[in-house]
Amino acid sequence: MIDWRLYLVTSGDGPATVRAAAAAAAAGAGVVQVRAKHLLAGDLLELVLDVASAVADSAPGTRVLVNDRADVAHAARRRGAPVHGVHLGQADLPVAEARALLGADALVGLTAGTLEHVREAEARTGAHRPDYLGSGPLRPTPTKDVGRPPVGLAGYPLRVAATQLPVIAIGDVTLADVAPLSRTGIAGVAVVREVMGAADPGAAAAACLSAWLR
Ligand SMILES: Cc1ncc(COP(=O)(O)OP(=O)(O)O)c(N)n1
Ligand SMILES: Cc1nc(C(=O)O)sc1CCOP(=O)(O)O
Ligand SMILES: [Mg+2]
Repeated sequence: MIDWRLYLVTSGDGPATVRAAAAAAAAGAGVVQVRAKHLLAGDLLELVLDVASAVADSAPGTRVLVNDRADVAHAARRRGAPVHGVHLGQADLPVAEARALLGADALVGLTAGTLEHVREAEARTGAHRPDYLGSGPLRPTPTKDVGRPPVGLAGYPLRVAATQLPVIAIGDVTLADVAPLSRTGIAGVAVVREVMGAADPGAAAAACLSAWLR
């Protein structure tokens, strides 16, 4: 059973990133996605290996995913690292191809920012069907130029109603947003800055989890 309520998406690389991911996992983040768009595959693999090892040491139940790169997730798994899958964007490798590479036990997420994306994902079956949807942005975020209109708080109940899949809200999610978002039916919130930008990432993660209302 995956605890989706707090889903950390990392930023940066190096020891501070690894420590922040481990601290958030120890505080209860159920998923950690390693996102490092600035790294080429070899360096990304090293980061994924370091994060997966540190997260497994501090919170063995936390799932570790790789952003975009099913090939890197596969390489990490081949080395025996506790890496559980990949988060794919709409233009990344298809979900079924990622499953073919990673195996039937892999966790595969898909970005579904619009209601149309959510409906299209919900219609999928078998290996084409993702395990969860990342849907955003809640608001425009300085972390990334998403290029889609904001979902807004009012947009999440519509997305939740359109799918049986767990919906994860992302994009400028702050501690103050967690309580209202938790009432929309979403399964979890994904954050970068709220945890990675905090002086104490473990405390920031714990605060996000405490703010959940159900
Ligand atoms: C949980 C979650 N949801 C959405 C995204 C965005 O993924 P994508 O559209 O592929 O954009 P990049 O993160 O690759 O810039 C995500 N990473 N995680
Ligand atoms: C990686 C990413 N994807 C988004 C989307 O809406 O698809 S928003 C986002 C960045 C989220 O960072 P922060 O928590 O710092 O706002
Ligand atoms: Mg992507």
